[in-house]
Amino acid sequence: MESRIQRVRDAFASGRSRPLRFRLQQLEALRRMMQEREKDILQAIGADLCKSEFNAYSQEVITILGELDLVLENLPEWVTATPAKKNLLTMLDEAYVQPEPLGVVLLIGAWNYPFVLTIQPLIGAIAAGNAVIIKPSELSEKTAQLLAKLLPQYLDQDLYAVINGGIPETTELLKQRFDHIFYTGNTAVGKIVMEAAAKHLTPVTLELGGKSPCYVDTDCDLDIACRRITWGKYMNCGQTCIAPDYVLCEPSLQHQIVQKIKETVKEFYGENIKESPDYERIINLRHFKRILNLLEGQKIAFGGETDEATRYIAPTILTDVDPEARVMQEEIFGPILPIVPVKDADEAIKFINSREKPLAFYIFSHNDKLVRRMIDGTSSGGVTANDVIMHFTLSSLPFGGVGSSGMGAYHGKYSFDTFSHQRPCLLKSLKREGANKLRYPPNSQSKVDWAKFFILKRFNRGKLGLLLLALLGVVAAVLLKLRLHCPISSDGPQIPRPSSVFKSEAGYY
Ligand SMILES: NC(=O)C1=CN([C@@H]2O[C@H](COP(=O)(O)OP(=O)(O)OC[C@H]3O[C@@H](n4cnc5c(N)ncnc54)[C@H](O)[C@@H]3O)[C@@H](O)[C@H]2O)C=CC1
Ligand SMILES: CCCCCCCCCCCC(=O)O
Repeated sequence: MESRIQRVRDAFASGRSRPLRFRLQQLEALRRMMQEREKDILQAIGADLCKSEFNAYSQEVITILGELDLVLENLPEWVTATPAKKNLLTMLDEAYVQPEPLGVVLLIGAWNYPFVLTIQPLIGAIAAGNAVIIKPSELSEKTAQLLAKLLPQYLDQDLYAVINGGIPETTELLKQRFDHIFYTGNTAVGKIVMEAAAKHLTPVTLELGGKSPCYVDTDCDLDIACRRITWGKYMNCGQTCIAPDYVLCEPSLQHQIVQKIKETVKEFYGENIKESPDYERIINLRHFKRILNLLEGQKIAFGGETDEATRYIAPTILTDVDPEARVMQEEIFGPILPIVPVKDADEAIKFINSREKPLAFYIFSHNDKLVRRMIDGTSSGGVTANDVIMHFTLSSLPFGGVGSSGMGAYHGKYSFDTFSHQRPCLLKSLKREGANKLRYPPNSQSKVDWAKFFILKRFNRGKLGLLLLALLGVVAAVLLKLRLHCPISSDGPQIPRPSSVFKSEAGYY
């Protein structure tokens, strides 16, 4: 493993991953892989999660194609240095922010959307000019194997390496030194990753989970709200990190919500859900048993059927759920929807704020003021109002958690920024030393006043103002230069203060 990582490190050190043209070529190659190997990709995802090709395409492939289009179109602009504002002291110099690659990035993927959650961050890391070690989740075995086979066929084999394996391999990987670690998975392992990263002071992006609440207001189109909740909750058999984990609503809505979700489940998956090509299965027996345990002692208002042999758990709704129940303590990550009755929106806000910050928050209401009040009164990784999941699909929005649901964000330009260092560059000349003398010892009140003038002076009055400011800067510099060359008295250099040179009603300028 170490020699493989060293090979990636050496390839990065060669500088090959940096030129814009190279990055675009690699991203084009990824796009070609998506087109040429689409069938293999859909089959691998399908085998891991018992997912139809249509679902695999719309949930994973579309996102990657959209991300590639966006990055290929905008990368030339993103890699360009951004000029920075200057002060009087640096007026004639060059100041800019240049994004630079971080180095060798470790990407640790999760199994629930095994393709998109690995390839989407990879796109950002390549776009930013990094070398990458990719560690797909061992639980989505078929996709992991396919990634190890396909990526070297399309990408530079030295710069980008797939390392497969389970916890021992990930543990070993985490002992190595990286320039950034991007981890998607559960919060407990997130802490292990962060601890390992701390040993090398490696920055991390942690895309974690949590219990994403969904508040349903009485002033709401319940048919539509329940259809959207049903889609987001039972998609991928509930194994979506931003699935609505539980519903908060006034007691009077509970029964109606159960009825409407029940009708929608029939509309989506038919009479025999087990036979629906649109309904997935739980990833493995461990997770199957974990989810079943969450049902113990709960009032099942709908669903509840299970089949261990095929790891099937029916879309299920629990009502009158006690906030202290186990199902309300940990992320469900399965097709179980608890409903917790609350008195009103204020109680819902208190409820949410009394718990760890979730990855997503959903509000269904016609009342825009209430929607905004609930957004302002809570904190979460992201928010969608009157729908679920959909903020994930907008590359113009940063995707990530806050508090225990994670740190850092990605998607689109945010991925590029996550995998870049924003390097501040100031290019000065060795000339114009006059004005610089004010910062050299011995210091004096007069020098401090001049330093304040040169550094703090703001002039936001368009081009004319800037010109005037530049002129003043030159005059001041000349004055300073002259004075600093004068013989020094016993009190130090006799430099005029800016107050005696430039004064306006608003102060110095
Ligand atoms: N914020 C986000 O974008 C997403 C978050 N998630 C969260 O991920 C969780 C589900 O995924 P998991 O079951 O955690 O995926 P997982 O079991 O596949 O673990 C993810 C990665 O962590 C590694 N890993 C597991 N245990 C480890 C250990 N003890 N030491 C070192 N490495 C270890 C695995 O090798 C794997 O590559 C949920 O909590 C979900 O909310 C899932 C998808 C997206
Ligand atoms: C056409 C609809 C597209 C829906 C895309 C849903 C993708 C969800 C991926 C979420 C990853 C996660 O949160 O675990």
